[in-house]
Amino acid sequence: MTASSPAGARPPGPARTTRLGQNQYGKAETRLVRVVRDGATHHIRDLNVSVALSGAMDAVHYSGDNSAVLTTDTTKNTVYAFAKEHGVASPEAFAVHLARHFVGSAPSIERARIRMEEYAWERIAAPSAEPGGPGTAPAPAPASDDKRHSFARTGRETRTTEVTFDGTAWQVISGLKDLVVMNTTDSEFWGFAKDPYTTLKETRDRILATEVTARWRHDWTGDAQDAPDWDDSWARARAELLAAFAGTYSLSLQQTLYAMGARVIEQLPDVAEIRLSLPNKHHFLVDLEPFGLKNDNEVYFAADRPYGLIEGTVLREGAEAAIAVTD
Ligand SMILES: O=c1[nH]c(=O)c2[nH]c(=O)[nH]c2[nH]1
Repeated sequence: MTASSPAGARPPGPARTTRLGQNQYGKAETRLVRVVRDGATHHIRDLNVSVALSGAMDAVHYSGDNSAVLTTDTTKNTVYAFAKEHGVASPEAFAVHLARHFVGSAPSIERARIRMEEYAWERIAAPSAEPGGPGTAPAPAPASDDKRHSFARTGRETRTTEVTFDGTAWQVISGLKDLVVMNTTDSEFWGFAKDPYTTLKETRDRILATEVTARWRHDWTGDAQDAPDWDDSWARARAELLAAFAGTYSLSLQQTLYAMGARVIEQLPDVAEIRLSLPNKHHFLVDLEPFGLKNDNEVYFAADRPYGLIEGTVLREGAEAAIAVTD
């Protein structure tokens, strides 16, 4: 993908032993909070934006000629200016806007990849009036319901987005990470392969817990008319992941992974592919016999490591895998 600049960009010298490979650059982790003031009711989007640009960048690497470099500082400034000028309708829509802008913003910029994390906040309920009384400060005026500018950061998962544009093709990947879920039953694990090192006991009833990382790719051409409602689409995908986790009687985490991915593909017509990474957050039964107690699958030790790591991609029939397998 990375184009070459004129051969003159390379320093003169004897036989070369090296050459530049894939490269990209940009400002990582620009923290942006965008407030929309709708009268007294405010709305916020809290984002962590990472821009990665690539193109004709041989000269800067070979000789320090910076003339093709749109600075990382400029990319950060653009994030803030676009947040003001265009707003943040959704992480995906904002990332599409930025990617479209960066490609061709300088002749050297041929590809842009925008990653975002979004942190969830919820409204703090409007406070009721304090009781006043002798010797106390006057009670504040009762807060009206529309005085809504107070938020608490939730302990929920982080929403993620990755948008890549090369001047022609779009790739929009939505996702989430750190979504911790648990089934306290309806999970078994038995019938697995055994060798001389196998000590794991078969179980017909265990806790199944994981911390979901999911990324799903939309089949989208870049036509604004066809763009999904990104927020609605994300909420639906999240709900389907949870429904599949809760609703699958699990014989293995691998089976649960496939059920979760398949359900998203089946329920969201524009999703072509989903990749899941599911650490098996093991819960081991504590041996209570030394205390003369029977453990009827009630008392567990929650281990944090090591953990099984189950990962996989589920594809719509006919779709090609395109989500990068990172690790
Ligand atoms: O659902 C599971 N899948 C495995 O591959 C595995 N391996 C293991 O030790 N426990 C489990 N559980």
